[in-house]
Amino acid sequence: EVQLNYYSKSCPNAEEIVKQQVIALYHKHGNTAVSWIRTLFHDCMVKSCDASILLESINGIISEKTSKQNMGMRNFKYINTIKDALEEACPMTVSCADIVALSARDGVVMLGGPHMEMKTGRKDSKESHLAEIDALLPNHNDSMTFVLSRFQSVGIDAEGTVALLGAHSVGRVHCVNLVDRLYPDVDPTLDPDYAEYLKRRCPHPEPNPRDVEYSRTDLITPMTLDNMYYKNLINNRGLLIVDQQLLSNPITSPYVKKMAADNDYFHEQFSKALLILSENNPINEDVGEVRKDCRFVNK
Ligand code: HEM
Ligand SMILES: [Ca+2]
Ligand SMILES: [Ca+2]
Repeated sequence: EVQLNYYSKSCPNAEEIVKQQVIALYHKHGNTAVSWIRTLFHDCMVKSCDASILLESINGIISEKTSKQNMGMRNFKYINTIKDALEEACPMTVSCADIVALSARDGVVMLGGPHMEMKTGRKDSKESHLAEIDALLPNHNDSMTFVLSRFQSVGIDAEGTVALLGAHSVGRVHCVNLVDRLYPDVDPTLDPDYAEYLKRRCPHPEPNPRDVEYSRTDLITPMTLDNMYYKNLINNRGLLIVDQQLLSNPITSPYVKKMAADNDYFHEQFSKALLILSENNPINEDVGEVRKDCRFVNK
């Protein structure tokens, strides 16, 4: 069962070890902290917080990482760094799914976001859910109706959805996800100066997905998880279509305005929603396991 301090007896230092690793990795590569937050979303939204996203393609498994939806995800190798530290202290005890959850929790703090009390005890899947990703994970150009229904299905309401999208206050977006708003014509809802800037960042209408052309999601505070995201939306400087729709949709726009005005309120709602997401449908030892290597099912 998922509970607070699940490892208090089996591995009392587990949470501290994850935290120290997240801090050390952040000082080495600041964007690791950004990655942990997206990894939690892409793991938990796809069926369960079960570390399914970490599995590599081997022995009949086709990795979720091969999905178009998971394009641009990075720093997976440092999950292994965290896992190695845990295996040294407590072999075969701490699940990869809990590493995904706790690293996101601690990554948020490194980026100036709120601290959360997070439950642990998730188990790791023995399969990839690649085939289900398209139906479960919203796309950059999906309608707000679809986005809200996806979050609703994991127990997150409109207010929580608006808060969680605030994760786009950090990180980057590759040009493939932007060019629809720039070519052949600039999306009229996009601030013209910002559009000019984005066209310089993304000069090719059909970028090769392998190109490293991208733009920061938040030009002003790109490495801080703050409410600048909502201020940008109000200035028509939302990057993705889903981002900008938060302002045009009548259900979500009041929350955008409230979050733009109040960073503490944003942080409060972000914590609440991230915790709900992090507890989506955990699996137990009947179907799951504690992987020894986060990339592979145990033999
Ligand atoms: C409707 C929902 C969402 C959609 C369609 C969406 C889509 C995207 C896309 C297309 C990117 C850019 C990927 C790239 O080009 O490299 C991105 C980046 C990111 N997303 Fe989301 N996202 C959504 C919700 C969320 C949520 C709920 C979180 C976390 C709570 C999140 C966290 C992130 C982070 C941290 C990045 C930056 C990653 C990096 O720089 O490595 N997103 N998202
Ligand atoms: Ca999953
Ligand atoms: Ca920011």
